[in-house]
Amino acid sequence: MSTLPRLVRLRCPPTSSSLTRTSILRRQPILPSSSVIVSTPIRLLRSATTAGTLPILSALSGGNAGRRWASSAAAVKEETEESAGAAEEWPERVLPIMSEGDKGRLRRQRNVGISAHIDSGKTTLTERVLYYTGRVRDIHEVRGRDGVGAKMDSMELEREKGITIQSAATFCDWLAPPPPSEVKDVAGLDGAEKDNFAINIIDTPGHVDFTIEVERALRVLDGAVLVLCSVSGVQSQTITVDRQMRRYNVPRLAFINKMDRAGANPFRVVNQLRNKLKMNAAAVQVPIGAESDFRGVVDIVRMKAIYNEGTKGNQIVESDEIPESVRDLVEEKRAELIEHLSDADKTLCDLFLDEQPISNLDIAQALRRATISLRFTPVFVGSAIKNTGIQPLLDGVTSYLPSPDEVHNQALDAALPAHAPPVPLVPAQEAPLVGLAFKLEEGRYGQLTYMRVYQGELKRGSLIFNARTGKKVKVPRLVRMHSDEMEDVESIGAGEICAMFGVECSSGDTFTDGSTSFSMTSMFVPEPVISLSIRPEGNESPNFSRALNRFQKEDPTFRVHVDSESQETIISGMGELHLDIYVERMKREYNVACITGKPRVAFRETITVPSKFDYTHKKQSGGSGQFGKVKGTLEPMEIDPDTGKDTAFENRVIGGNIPNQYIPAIEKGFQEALDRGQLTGHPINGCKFILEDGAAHVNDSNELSFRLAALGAFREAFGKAKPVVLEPVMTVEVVAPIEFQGNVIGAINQRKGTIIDTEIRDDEFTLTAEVALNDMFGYSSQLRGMTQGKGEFSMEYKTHAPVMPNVQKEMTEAYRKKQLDRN
Ligand SMILES: Nc1nc2c(ncn2[C@@H]2O[C@H](COP(=O)(O)OP(=O)(O)OP(=O)(O)O)[C@@H](O)[C@H]2O)c(=O)[nH]1
Repeated sequence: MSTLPRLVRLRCPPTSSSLTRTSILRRQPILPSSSVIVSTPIRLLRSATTAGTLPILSALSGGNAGRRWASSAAAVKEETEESAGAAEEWPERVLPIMSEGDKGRLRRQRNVGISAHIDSGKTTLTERVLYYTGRVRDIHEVRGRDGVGAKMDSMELEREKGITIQSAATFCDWLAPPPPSEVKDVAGLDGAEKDNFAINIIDTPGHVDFTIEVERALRVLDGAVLVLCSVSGVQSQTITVDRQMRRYNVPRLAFINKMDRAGANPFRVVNQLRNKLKMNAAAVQVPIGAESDFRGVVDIVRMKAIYNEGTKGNQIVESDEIPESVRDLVEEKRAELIEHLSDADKTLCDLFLDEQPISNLDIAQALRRATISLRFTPVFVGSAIKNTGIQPLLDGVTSYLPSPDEVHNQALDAALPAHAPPVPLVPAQEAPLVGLAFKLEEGRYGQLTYMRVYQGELKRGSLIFNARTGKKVKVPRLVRMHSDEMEDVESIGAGEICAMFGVECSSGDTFTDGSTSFSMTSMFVPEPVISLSIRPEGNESPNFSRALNRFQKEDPTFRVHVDSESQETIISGMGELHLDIYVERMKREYNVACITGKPRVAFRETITVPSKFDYTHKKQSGGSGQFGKVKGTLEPMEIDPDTGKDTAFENRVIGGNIPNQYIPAIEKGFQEALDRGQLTGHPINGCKFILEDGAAHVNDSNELSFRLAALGAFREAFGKAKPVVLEPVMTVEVVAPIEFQGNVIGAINQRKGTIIDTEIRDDEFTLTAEVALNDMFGYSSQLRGMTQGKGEFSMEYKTHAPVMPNVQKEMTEAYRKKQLDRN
């Protein structure tokens, strides 16, 4: 046992209840039992007749699991009551109970994602993980000289370009010590026998153009590894990935890769995690040597030096002998770790306050609790390319990241009103099936649907129901994925990830066994920022529309529409690279070479103030006429952080002035009106149509009348609501050698960018700026030219912001002229 010097920091973690108050539809971590404060009876799910009865949840689940559910349920109840106003009565629901078998199976299961900024080394790291876990026989590098390419970059285009385009799922087994929460005594942390863990891994792309891949992976994973470069540290895309991880409450470890690079400084990166990402993070390892002298790591929890030896570092050698050169640093960083960890964990904090000795096991257990409850991020270091520090990271995944039953997932019950509390999902094999299709891929054998099973068991040959369409489908083939290879399986248990063949559905669909009407919430889909016209080079081929349909189904950020004025097919997406890849895939996979127009920025229009409408659509020309009257308000709307949606229709009509059967037609009219703004003809965002009143005529009212009334009302209100034209603004990050700093700043100023931050390191600098996407065309060749090819940049969508008034005036006039010419 190792004890620690006393520390004088008395900040205690906040109470659990304040930390669990996240959006009700988000996944919530289950607080470890030591952090849970549950003293009052919980009546989340009760019937009108049994209102006031005693808690059913803890009684049913029993023991520790019961308390965990209870804690989450308490949070849900609190949230729900807050958002729904007065407490309402809901039908009593008996939650499934996890068997001992379920618990045993899940305790050794991890579902993790690997995400990071571009080129941080995610794929290189995953390749090592696959090698050390025996999934691949040899290591192949991204853009390696052997020309094979990394296993997880299986697409021909990925191997050619050396970038990850699609996330790839794989699974592997890892022999690791039991999680510290299961270790009873101090000796057990080192002495306990190793166990086999099943790990599902999803390697996600770093490039912001493929951000939806990260989004959907994080939606279904229980934990993540955030990879950073030891030199570049927190970069623009790291911030995005961090935001995505927070959105889905994903506990994470940070891995500072590339410790072999000149200028490697992991502790600067830890500080950036704290300052830039506001993370409570601390290193759990100290590197032995750095740059070309990087030799291994010291685990500062167990106080062991760890070296990689043998072929490609496949042998781990542990020693109690901490090298002299890092002994002081190890002591300092261990004290720092405890200091930060006790901010996040009450048990450890109490040990502090009571001046009790703190053992290695105390730290390890606190690390697990604090990581799972999202209060702390342990930081690991290593070099994937030099095969150093990967196995200890895998031990970290099994030790500190949650198993599927330690994360609280929930569904909505479509049989209840929309504001009913969500239903906790229990990863019990015997429970009714609930699974989420989170990714689709068209393969050689038809549509491949990736599915996360949240509860119940998915069996080959079974019938499952699509909660969105209500359709029943048979599961003809079930596989576990290993990048582009697969392994047939008969069934998949709760908490696991698999893929199905031959199941028609869309990305984000929920599947059940038909006995429940549960549906899982969908994920956040960002707005496209760029579009271009596209047409086949030769004659129109059926493959052209076939390809576009398939890509749209696979990728919700890829959109296709036909411009009603020019009749051109327009594709929109997250960036030039995103669209280029689809154009290239049309050629390679569908044999359709295409001609594309100049990329255009996806402008939008919006309103800035609320405005009232009172509009009557009336037509009388013999026979039955048309009559529809709508009254209400059009008001600006903020983006919903959960869904990414910023337009909505709300029906507040009471008293039947507009018969119910016409309401969908009015909503349709509103949706139609959003397609084309009056200023420049671009789609409209950020507004809510509130229908308050209206009138109908016994003979002359019909759906068409009300649809046209809604269109007219919208037009009337939009003009009065001070509309503006919006353009996408990007966060641009440039990294270049220091001697080019002046030129880089000059070029950003010339493009009317706003510089947000500049960071100077030994001989390079990073500049962060916000620039309108419309002003970024041609930047990559300009940067190449002015930095002798040594500068790199990345950009990601930040927001849509109003264009300058003079630009709006020019755009509006040009649009008007075009309209006049056409007429
Ligand atoms: N020096 C050094 N280079 C590394 C290390 N890990 C990866 N690289 C290199 O960094 C480049 C990017 O590696 P990838 O593994 O493709 O990075 P990625 O994060 O998967 O890339 P994207 O998915 O395209 O964003 C490659 O040239 C790797 O060889 C490392 O530990 N040290």
